[in-house]
Amino acid sequence: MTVPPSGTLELLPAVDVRDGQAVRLVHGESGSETSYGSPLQAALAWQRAGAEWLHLVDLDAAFGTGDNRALVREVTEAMDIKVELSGGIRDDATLAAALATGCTRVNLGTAALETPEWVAKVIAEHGDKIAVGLDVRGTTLRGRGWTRDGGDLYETLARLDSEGCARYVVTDIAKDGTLQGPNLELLRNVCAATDKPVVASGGVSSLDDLRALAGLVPAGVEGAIVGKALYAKAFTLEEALEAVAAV
Ligand SMILES: O=C(O)c1ccccc1NCC(=O)[C@H](O)[C@H](O)COP(=O)(O)O
Repeated sequence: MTVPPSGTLELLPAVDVRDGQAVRLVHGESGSETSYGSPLQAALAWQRAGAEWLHLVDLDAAFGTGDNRALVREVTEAMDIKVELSGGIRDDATLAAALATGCTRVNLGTAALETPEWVAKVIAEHGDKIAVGLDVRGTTLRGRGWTRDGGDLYETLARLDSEGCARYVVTDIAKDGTLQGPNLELLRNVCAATDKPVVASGGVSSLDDLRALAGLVPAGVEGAIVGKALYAKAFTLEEALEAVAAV
């Protein structure tokens, strides 16, 4: 049974890794990187600032341009907080390597679109250690580092729900890395279509955006991933944690 949503919006500061560096992309497009230095230093900074979660993405693994597996492992092992790992987890070997880092959960994207039987199997085996990333343009899902269409959002959501998927990470690619605010309508619609918790990702630009997302906790939004806004110093993580605690 799904526990009814309550309490404070969880914040997951993001560390997206490309070629060994913490970066942010615009619309998730390869080549649009702004670099922010050491992923480990960024992760440690969010932890010191009071984060309870880290959202850690291996962009090279997502794009198929290599991987940052050793670095991702080093960062995860250095954390005392919970870690959500994303990027290129598509088969038994990559899932085993991800879980072996000691992360709290993994986020599957492409696999949910291309190898649904495998995803159903690992959901059954690993329960809430598996989240599925629903990365959309409009209502069309995108896989392979968000470069290829992968089916309808709501059909896929219904299938994953029926397989017992524990949680969804929902990204509007049009908003991601743009500081244009999250797509609240999309999040409301997804929450209305599932009783599983939703983690919102992409576009957060201000404390007001976070307050708006906190207002969706009763609808089913459990957490929010925050990337660009923190790196661009739109607000500090301490301010963000304070803002959502007050809603
Ligand atoms: O998560 C992935 O697998 C991924 C694949 C390809 C491109 C981007 C990917 N993730 C990006 C993120 O998870 C961002 O960190 C997150 O959406 C934060 O966005 P923002 O706050 O707009 O910087």
